[in-house]
Amino acid sequence: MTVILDIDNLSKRFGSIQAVNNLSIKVEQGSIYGILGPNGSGKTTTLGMVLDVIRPTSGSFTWFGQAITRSTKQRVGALLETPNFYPYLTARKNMEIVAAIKGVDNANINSVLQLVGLEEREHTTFKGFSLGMKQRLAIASALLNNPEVLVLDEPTNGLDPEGIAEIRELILKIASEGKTIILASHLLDEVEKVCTHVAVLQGGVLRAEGPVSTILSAKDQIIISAPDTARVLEVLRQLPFVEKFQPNRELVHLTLQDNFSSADVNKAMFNAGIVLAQLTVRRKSLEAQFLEIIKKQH
Ligand SMILES: Nc1ncnc2c1ncn2[C@@H]1O[C@H](COP(=O)(O)OP(=O)(O)OP(=O)(O)O)[C@@H](O)[C@H]1O
Repeated sequence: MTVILDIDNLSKRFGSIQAVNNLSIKVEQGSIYGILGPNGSGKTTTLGMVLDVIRPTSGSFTWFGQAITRSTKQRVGALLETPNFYPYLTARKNMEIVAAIKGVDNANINSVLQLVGLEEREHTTFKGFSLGMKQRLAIASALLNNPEVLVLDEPTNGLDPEGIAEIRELILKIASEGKTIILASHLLDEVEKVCTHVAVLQGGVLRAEGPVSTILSAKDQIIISAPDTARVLEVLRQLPFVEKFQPNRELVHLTLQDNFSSADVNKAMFNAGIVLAQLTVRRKSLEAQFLEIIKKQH
């Protein structure tokens, strides 16, 4: 796999605040890479550094295997905050201004407006747009010079549920056209729905990183009980596929290794002469998993 962005031990300190602390991540081509973390965890600072608007205190990064230059910058489209479009000019006129600044042909305007679903509204003035439309126009402007990578900071902030759904669909559509997307978000749900990979940041420190399916995958929690809890615990200790177990009053909570299910627990207990009084499977919420990742490292 080709690495598009390679961040190596990047740190940023603002006075006494360590905003980003020795961050190392690799973003592969074609991925939708989420940087997930609560407010103040260093997401925007990280994006600012790799976009060359914040100077790192230490560490380094490369885009496409090279140090950042004018030409590598042209291959990256970014939206750190909603750009200042002219409120009384139409969407098309605003795009023409961006095209002139970026030195790209006006011919690209049609295709980006179509991509973000605003081709029918090209003659509407910017001030007449909903927040969601404004955000889509901003994404269109970041795509005008056909960059290979799109960087977005909190792309659905402030939008209503419909606007959020539209932006999420748009991100998936842009990715399906072969672009790599890097997005910062404090919303676990957003990262889980949209991203292929995730880095979890807390206090500027990387807490977890990898494919969304492994980092945020919800592991089933199995809850069992039987009249003789001590005997249940004894059997659980012998079972190689039990990952963890924790007695909680008359109940025992356990998680299993991959590819094993509650049926295997039931069978093993039965074979040991134990008839379970209760066996329930509780899917752990992603929210709980996220909080656990953050808590684990304290
Ligand atoms: N220019 C600055 N001067 C001083 N401190 C800063 C500056 N920019 C960011 N910080 C601090 O660095 C830390 C990380 O901030 P950052 O904006 O990167 O976090 P974030 O994860 O993007 O959060 P948010 O979602 O709230 O923007 C915070 O404690 C913030 O107050």
